[in-house]
Order: sequence, then structure tokens, then C-alpha cells
Amino acid sequence: MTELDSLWEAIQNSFRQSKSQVTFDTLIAPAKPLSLSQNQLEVEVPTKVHRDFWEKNLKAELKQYAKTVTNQEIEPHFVLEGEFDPYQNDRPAESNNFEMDTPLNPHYNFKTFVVGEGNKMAHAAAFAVAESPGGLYNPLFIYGGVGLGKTHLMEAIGNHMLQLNPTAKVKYVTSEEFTNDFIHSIQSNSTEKFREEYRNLDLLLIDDIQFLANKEGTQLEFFNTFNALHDNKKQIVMTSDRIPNEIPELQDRLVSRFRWGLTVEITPPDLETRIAILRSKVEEDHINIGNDTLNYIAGQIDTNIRELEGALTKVQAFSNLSQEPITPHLASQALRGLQRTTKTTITITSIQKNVADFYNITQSDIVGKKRVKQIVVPRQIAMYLSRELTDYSLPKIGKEFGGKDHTTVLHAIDKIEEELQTNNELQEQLNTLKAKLKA
Ligand SMILES: Nc1ncnc2c1ncn2[C@@H]1O[C@H](COP(=O)(O)OP(=O)(O)OP(=O)(O)O)[C@@H](O)[C@H]1O
Repeated sequence: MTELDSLWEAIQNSFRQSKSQVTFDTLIAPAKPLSLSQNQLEVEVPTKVHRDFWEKNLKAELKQYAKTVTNQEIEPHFVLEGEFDPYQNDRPAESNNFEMDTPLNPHYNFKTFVVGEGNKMAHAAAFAVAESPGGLYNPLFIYGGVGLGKTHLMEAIGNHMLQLNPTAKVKYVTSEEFTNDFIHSIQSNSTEKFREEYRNLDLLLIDDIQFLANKEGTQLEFFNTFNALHDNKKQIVMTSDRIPNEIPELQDRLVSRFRWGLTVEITPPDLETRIAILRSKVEEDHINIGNDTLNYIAGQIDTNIRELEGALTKVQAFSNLSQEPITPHLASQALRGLQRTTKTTITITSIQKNVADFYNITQSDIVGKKRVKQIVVPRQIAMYLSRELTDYSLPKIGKEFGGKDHTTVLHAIDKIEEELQTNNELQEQLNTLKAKLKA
């Protein structure tokens, strides 16, 4: 659930309690939240009647509820269905929109980043880069699953560098923004300006680089930007949800350049780290929540820190609205319906055992080196399932399969994916195996 969704759910719950059922069903429920940006909340309503009613009768209450949940003054705007322009706030005053930098989020700094087993290497590398940009690791490539703190660490580098040197030229963009800037510069005949802007930076932070996949022209431009910065010993930091050579359609020359520096992975946090993250958040926000409740929340969400934070917000909102103190029981009510993810309960060992049993071979065959087909195929299947059903990285999976290289794992995954396109029998076998593993 996004921040917007959980905020809206909390607002609706309050209205549900303060208004009659008919008012709620007719005038409140049909309104849909569209966006929340810089404390501006866009809400879509189906008719003018709804809009007038919200403006006159519900707006003040809405603001009050939103403040209870977020602790901020939120300003709502009501728009009629179909009239919403998602770019109205982003539109630059003049045409060269690549000058409009996305500002760094000041909260994303090293102080607010909780270090645990899964991110300590990435944290150390990021800190080293922030202290000595362009020197040690260039580029720094941070990869890992959704919501695990890649952007946080990346922006922390930028914030730290600006603290040390306030005149440093730091730019943070997502790879999509880079692409848009580039396309825009072509359209407006200002590629020179674009290049000057990007190639004279001290630090370039590019988030979610995997979205450069399939964009040939942008990749070439990025390649040249990269070289210009690197040649001048300017720091480049990138994030992605996977390692460079797993990004489809990424040109080899980029892949090889990304490997020049250091590639570090962030893996999902263990329970202790999740509790520590929640604790630091409640301390920062001065919220009174006992350890038992934090333990409960941390036990419910194990793969995504953004969701973990969302769960905390949900519990707070629930307590505010119900006027009850926060306890594990209240938390369990607030988080009812939240599906515990099965990802981390499936281990590589359990996959190896199940696959071995299924194909009548032994687990040592699976992790061994025999090259006969009856063993090679189940081994590849086990690697494929390990990638799909767990959060382990390719190198870690390789290690669990008798110390194989991550390229062997990658090859196995490719092989099985290719085979699955035409082989229905294999598809069924995998479905059976997955059902067994998730049971
Ligand atoms: N170690 C940590 N300590 C404190 N907060 C963290 C930590 N890791 C992540 N967070 C918080 O979790 C949220 C999600 O983090 P972030 O946006 O950096 O993830 P991401 O890996 O970039 O996700 P995505 O793949 O969706 O881009 C942020 O609010 C961030 O501050």
C-alpha cells in the first residue's frame, strides 16, 4: 500500500465514523485520491455536486484528519473526473526542463539510516564514496529488492557531500528523468546545454538504472556522460533492482563500465534490523510505542522497508482514529488482512530437497558437479526456483549450490525460462513444486 493509499484509508475511516452511512456512500466514497506531493493532495470527484460538497462541507475535516495521520498541513484540491493533469506541478517555467533538479530529500542521510547485516557493506561503501568522491569506488553500483533503502543511501551520499562542500554540483535523477531530459533536449535543440549540465557535475546520482533497458539512444548518451565524468574523476552512483549483467538489453560496454568500480547488494533486513528501523522512526517522530508492538509489526513485514514504515503509519492512524493506545492487539487489528510474505520462509535448502525428491535424485546430486542430464536439469530448476522464491542474490545462490559462480546460476535461469516457453510438462512440474514449497 502506498503512502497515499494508507492516508486515504485513514481519512475515509474517520469520515465513516463522523458521517451518516448515506452521506458516506453517496458523497464521500466516490472520491478517489490521485496524488500527494509537497503536501498537496489531489482528489478526484465524479461531479460538480461532489466537488462543491467537498469544498464547503468536508474540506476542513479532511485537513484535520490528514494532519492527525501525517503531522503535516495537507492542502486538498478537488478535481472533476478526467480533468486531472498529473504534470501541472512539475511543468517547468521555461522549456529546458533538465535544469529543474529533483531536490535531495534531507531525511535521506547517513544518520537516519539504520545499519544491519543486509546493508552494512552498501552503507560502508556509500559512506566511503561520500567522504572521498571520485576516488575509491567509481562508479558505485547499489542493487537490491524494492524498498530496501537504495535511494536513501544514494541520496545520503549527495547530502553528505553537500555538507562537506556546499558548492559541489550534485544531481539526482531517475534513469527515466535522464531519458526525458535527453529527449526534451533533442526536441528543443538544446543537447549542448544538456551535455554541459550533466558533464560538469561533481556527483551524478542515477536511480533505477534498469529502466535504461531497451533505450538505445539514451544508453549512448549515458555512455558518453559516464565517460566524461569518470575521466574527470567525478563520482557516479547508480542503483538498480539487479546486477548490471542481469539488466536486459543493456549494452555490454555499459555493463563493463559499471563493473569498473564497486557493486554492492542490499538484502532484506533481518528481524533485529527491522525492529531497529521502526524504533528509530518512532523516536524521530516522538511516538510512544512499546517494544512488544514494534516486535509485532516487524514480524509482519519482512521484505520491504517502505511497507514496514507504511504498517507503522497504519497502526498510528488506527490508534488516533479509535482513540485507543497502541498495543500489539491494536496493531494486529490495524494490520488485519496483511498477507505475510512467503518469500523468506522458503529456503534454498528446502528447494533443493523438494526438487531432489521430485526428480528422484539426492540433494548432494543437486549441489554436486555431475553433468548428466538427469541431474543437470533438476539442478537448473532448483536454481531457477531459488531465484524466484527467495530474495537471495545470484552469488549467494551459487554459493549454496556447491560454490558455483553467479554466471552459472544466471545461465540456469535463462535455460529454464527458455524451456518454459514451449514445454508445458515442465511448466506443470514447476507449478507442483511451487505449490509444495509454499504449502
Ligand atoms: N536501513 C534503513 N534505515 C532507515 N530507513 C530505511 C532503511 N532502509 C530503507 N529505509 C526507508 O525505507 C523507505 C524505502 O527506501 P528507499 O526508497 O531508499 O528504497 P529503494 O530500495 O530505493 O526502493 P525502490 O526499489 O522502490 O526504488 C524509505 O523511507 C527509507 O528511508
